[in-house]
Amino acid sequence: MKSTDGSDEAKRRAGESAAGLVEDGAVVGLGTGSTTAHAIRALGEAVAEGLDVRGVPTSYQSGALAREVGIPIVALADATPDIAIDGADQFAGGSLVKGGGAAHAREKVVDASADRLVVVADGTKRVDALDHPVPVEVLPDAVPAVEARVRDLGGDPTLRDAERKDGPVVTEYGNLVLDCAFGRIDAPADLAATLSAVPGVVEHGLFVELADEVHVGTGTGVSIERF
Ligand SMILES: O=C(CO)[C@H](O)[C@H](O)COP(=O)(O)O
Repeated sequence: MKSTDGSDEAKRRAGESAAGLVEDGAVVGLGTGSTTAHAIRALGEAVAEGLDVRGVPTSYQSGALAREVGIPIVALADATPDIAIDGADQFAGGSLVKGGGAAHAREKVVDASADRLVVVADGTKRVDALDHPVPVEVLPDAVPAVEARVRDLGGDPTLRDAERKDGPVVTEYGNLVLDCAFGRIDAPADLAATLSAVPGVVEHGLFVELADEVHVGTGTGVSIERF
């Protein structure tokens, strides 16, 4: 049953549960978002108590937080993550929609590089079938063509607007984001492959068969789903 507990307390429990998996000497992929931020803070506390870890950030935001809490940073080009901890906008089993923070391109590279991907979420993110709009990062010149292709595929694309500036969200790679509503996604692997093949698409937020487990926080505890 879908939980209605999307509280910060539920997110904190999930984040701390995942942070507790990180072993001494590990390289950790540091996901993006409010739930992963709890894991990063918990890791920072563990570092202060002597844990030896290095973090691979998935975004400017997660890198800045990691520095703030004292986690040494390493580039993905220089280290392979033993484990990555990342959030999700929605999950059905091990399939995820990500990209609410427009960080899904680097998130996917870091998460896919890790030996183990641990997703952290509150129970409001769990569904039987994905139906969240899929964020698609697009080369700016390609936006009209990608919008047309998404409509051909039965989707409804919306250019993501920035909240605190005029104009669209611009990703860390200088691209734009189309949030593409497809309704219920019964075959996420097929849609993921189709979107990846569209010229001008840099990366999309469907993460299929990448997650090893999801730690779901509630107001009182954490449940763990493994895949
Ligand atoms: O994919 C993401 C950023 O691109 C985030 O992990 C996702 O949006 C979940 O964030 P939150 O934990 O704040 O709900």
